[in-house]
Amino acid sequence: AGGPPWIALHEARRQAYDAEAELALNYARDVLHRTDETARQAMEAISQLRRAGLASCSDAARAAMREIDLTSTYIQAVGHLNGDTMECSSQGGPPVHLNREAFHTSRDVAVYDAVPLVAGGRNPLIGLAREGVIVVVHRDLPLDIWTAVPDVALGVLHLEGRRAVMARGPVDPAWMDRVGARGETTFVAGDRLVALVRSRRFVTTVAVAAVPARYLHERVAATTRRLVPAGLFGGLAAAAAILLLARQRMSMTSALRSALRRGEFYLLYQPLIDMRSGACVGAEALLRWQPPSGEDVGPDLFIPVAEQTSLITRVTARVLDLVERDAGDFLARHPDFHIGINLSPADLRSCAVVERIDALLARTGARPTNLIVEITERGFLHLDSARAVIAALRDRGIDVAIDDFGTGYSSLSYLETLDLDFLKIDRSFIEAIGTGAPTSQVVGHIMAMARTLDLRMIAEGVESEAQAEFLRTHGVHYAQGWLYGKPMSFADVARLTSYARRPVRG
Ligand SMILES: Nc1nc2c(ncn2[C@@H]2O[C@H](COP(=O)(O)O[C@H]3[C@@H](O)[C@H](n4cnc5c(=O)[nH]c(N)nc54)O[C@@H]3COP(=O)(O)O)[C@@H](O)[C@H]2O)c(=O)[nH]1
Repeated sequence: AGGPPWIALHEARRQAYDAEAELALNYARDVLHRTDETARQAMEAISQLRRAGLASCSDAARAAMREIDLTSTYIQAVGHLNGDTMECSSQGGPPVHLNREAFHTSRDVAVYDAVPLVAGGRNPLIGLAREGVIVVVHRDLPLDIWTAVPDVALGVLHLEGRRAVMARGPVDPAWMDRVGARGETTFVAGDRLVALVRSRRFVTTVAVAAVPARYLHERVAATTRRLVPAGLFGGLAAAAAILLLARQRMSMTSALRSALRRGEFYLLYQPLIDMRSGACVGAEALLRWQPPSGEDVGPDLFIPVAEQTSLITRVTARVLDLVERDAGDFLARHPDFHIGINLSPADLRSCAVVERIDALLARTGARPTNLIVEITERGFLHLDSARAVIAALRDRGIDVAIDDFGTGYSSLSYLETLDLDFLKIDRSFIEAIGTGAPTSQVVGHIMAMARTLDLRMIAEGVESEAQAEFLRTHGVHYAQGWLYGKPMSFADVARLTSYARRPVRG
């Protein structure tokens, strides 16, 4: 019930963060675009002058510098550099002495701050110098982008210079440590949502946009107001559904208790057919519940509830009583006829079920070979106790089958460690035979696995002659399904049995 509101809150935060981060990333991408273009124009200007091969500060060189200055969009001036002195430039005027270079890049570009082409306090000019040419750019030009809110901090970080080359607003050079190899990243640092975008062309350049985190918080609040009511509604609906289910389960549990008391259960038996002789050599006992109120309740509904409560062992005990009542005499007279009895995982936790089976055999005079105990893969979750029960049953000569094989936790590694007699191939795989469905191949693998483990095979849910033919030709020993008979009374099964049949064992 708490899930949907929690998901709504989480989703509101995620959506708000994504939206705000995308905004910040777009600012950083704009800055990077302008920074890359500035660097490109600067490098191109330097190459152009070097290629021209003009004498430094000659009239022709000054003219070429002026032309570059006037035709480029991001360059403020171009000059000739000798040591730390700009001897001439496209701006004219006397030689100017530069401050010590701020840092040097691995591309052999010297970066100068505050190139003194202007007088006064705040000097916004940066110099990029290589091979005796210096290009002067305005520090704020790449940062001159439109932002929806005024207090977005923008900057350009240089990974080698470990500094902000350009900045508008508070930009922390330490942020560059988080840029990583991916090229773009966002994170919250203090009161800012920071977006970093690394240049592909000038890989040591990182553009940064830092949006005040309060916009993120405002967006989270707005998205939360939008999503949380739906989440709360979902939570209430889930709570109502859970309550309803719990009530149903409680009423199902108490109804099951009284059904056990009042003897409302009965068994139907589905014939088990020998694939070679076609004879009915056994039957699977399938439980039914007929409440006094009317229609039968299927085991699919009440077995799971019985398994989740402590009632399942009592249900299994009732099944054994019903087998004794329906088939006890018949089994005593037909030692090669087999009744399949389903056990639930809880039955395998102790040997109590083995004692009950012993009592059934003793009272009826049936033999252990009359019984096949069917265990689903879920029964092997508590492997040690299941192994002890299986061993006790097999010591007595009772066969053990793994039921619904392939639908649960089948693992060849644990199957190899269990002593079993039969593998029942689940109906879903039989249905797929010859259909071309992806699962149609699985039955072949299951049969190969059964042969590897030396297990006899029973196919479940055989509905067509084509399926039966396929199974027969692939060496499946036994089958059950509507092709041979739906679950029926034991008296009907007894009538079906033919004494020409071959025994199941041997
Ligand atoms: N622990 C216990 N579990 C039991 C017991 N009795 C039944 N069950 C389990 O309930 C599940 C459903 O069983 P049921 O509704 O009886 O269905 C069985 C058959 O009627 C059905 N079936 C058989 N052949 C066909 C077929 O050709 N087509 C088709 N559509 N359905 C068919 O399959 C069910 C038998 O399943 P399985 O046990 O896997 O052989 C079921 O999981 C039972 O195990 C009980 O006493 N104790």
